[in-house]
Amino acid sequence: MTTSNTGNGDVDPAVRAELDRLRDSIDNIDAAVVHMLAERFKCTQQVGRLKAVHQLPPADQAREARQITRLRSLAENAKLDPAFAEKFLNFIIAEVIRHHERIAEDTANSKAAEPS
Ligand SMILES: O=C(O)C(=O)C[C@]1(C(=O)O)C=C[C@@H](O)C=C1
Repeated sequence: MTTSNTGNGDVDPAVRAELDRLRDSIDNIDAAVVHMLAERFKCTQQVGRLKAVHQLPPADQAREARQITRLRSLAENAKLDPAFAEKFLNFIIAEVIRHHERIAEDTANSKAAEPS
């Protein structure tokens, strides 16, 4: 079996260069994901406040079903596992719903504390 590992802890310089190049791209992609998620959460915080003020429920399952259908299809076209895409969206939405619930609670508490 051929190996690029010299056995003394050194890695073939060509392999090291390729690994570093790929890791640079991974770091850029991870940074983009973080920035995109931050923007998404800025939007959902506004949705949370709008829902709280107008007493709308934190979760909207019909909307979620549409998002999942759309994301699964985008994932398939992009050759990404659609089950993973669905799990990832559900993970994010669960966090958003927790934020919405907190905003609704805070809004209700500050209304209750208003002088009549
Ligand atoms: O669109 C909404 O109503 C939202 O509150 C946003 C969002 C989302 O994160 O995409 C979160 C919760 C809802 O169940 C559906 C979607």
